[in-house]
Amino acid sequence: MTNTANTMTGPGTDDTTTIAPGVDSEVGPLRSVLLHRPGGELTRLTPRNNDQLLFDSIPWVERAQQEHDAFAEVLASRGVEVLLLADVLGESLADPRAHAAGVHAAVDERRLGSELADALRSHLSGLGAGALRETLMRGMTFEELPASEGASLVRKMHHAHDFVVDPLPNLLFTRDSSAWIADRVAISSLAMPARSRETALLDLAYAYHPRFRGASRAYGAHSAPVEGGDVLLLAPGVLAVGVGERTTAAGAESLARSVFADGIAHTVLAVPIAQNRATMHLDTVCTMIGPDAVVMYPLARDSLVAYTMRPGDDVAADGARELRVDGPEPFLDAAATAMGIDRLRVIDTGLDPVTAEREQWDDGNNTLALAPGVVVGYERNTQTNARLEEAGIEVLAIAGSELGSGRGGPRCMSCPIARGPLPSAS
Ligand SMILES: NC(=[NH2+])NCCC[C@H](N)C(=O)O
Repeated sequence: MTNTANTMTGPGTDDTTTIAPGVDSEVGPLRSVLLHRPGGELTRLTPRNNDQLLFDSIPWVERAQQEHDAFAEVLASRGVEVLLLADVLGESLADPRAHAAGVHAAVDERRLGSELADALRSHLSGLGAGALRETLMRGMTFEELPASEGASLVRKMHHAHDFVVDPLPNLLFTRDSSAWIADRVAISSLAMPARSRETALLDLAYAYHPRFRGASRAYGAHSAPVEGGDVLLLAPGVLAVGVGERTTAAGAESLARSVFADGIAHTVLAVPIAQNRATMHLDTVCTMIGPDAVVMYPLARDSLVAYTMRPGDDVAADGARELRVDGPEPFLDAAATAMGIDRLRVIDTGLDPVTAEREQWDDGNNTLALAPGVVVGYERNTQTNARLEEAGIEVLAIAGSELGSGRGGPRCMSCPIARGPLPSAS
């Protein structure tokens, strides 16, 4: 197996053939994707901090890396350009403005007090781009921060293994921290404290990496919470946004206002989902496998509803169009209407409730489409995968025993940067 660490694979790595970013569906041929190969940040997980850091167990890091390399290789073997976040971040941090922004984001003065904050700031400012990148991802313990002149009560009262900069093990789930909608990138405002600093890293990567410097933004990183795992691009101009544990109603509403104002969508469906760990994002219960087809957790099929947001006819005092909100109505009906199709097909996994629940937990419904009818899924979800195959879907099965310990599947671990257009309907 080729090790894809610190490399960019697939076509388009050479400047003359750079693939222009832009994504307007879930299933158009995948051309370029941002992944994060898990690294030192996973070695920070312990039984004492894993819940807070949003992992359900302690992954075996080397095996997680092998599984991830195999995932990247499946994508590359299908002609997808794989960009690795560590590379993008490292290259961005070479710009002094990005370096300063990275340092700024890592120093939490409110928690550290001014003395220690100053010491940390000056230490980080002296690091080269590569070392700063590692610290930003892996975090730093009190014992790793070199001693400084001034006395700090905070340092004295903390344990040597406590974090002065928190690690970011959930960088693995690149789906959530940013999302492309048409030719704009939305940097997420992440809801959980364990992930909030990811926003700053993605923000600086997109701002300073030569590949993305000109990219327009959608939404605002500091607006109400919206996470990419909740955002499905049902069809060009049509978004479904899960509202639950992560994305709030305010987040869905302001995302809708922003994509309407930018003219990149005409309908946004807000879909309430149960506020619990098993369904933390909409993509844990439903992902698209074809232009008019989804795989869905059977229990969600008849219970999901949607509120439909569209730009209204009236114009508000600030010149923006008023929002029109309709519903709720059954999700499948609202989606079909918005997509302009007769019906949104659900591939019926026909699973008994216990198997369905087990495979939903293990991200059986969290597939990543490489093209219509071709998806990547975890091999462990044997029953879901078998049903998908019976329905004519090609399932590229990958191992995920370790990767899955953070509760995320192939869709969660990928942020599509470019997809080709959907094949025109026959
Ligand atoms: N798009 C997704 N379903 N992402 C899964 C993210 C899992 C991650 N541990 C979290 O809790 O945030």
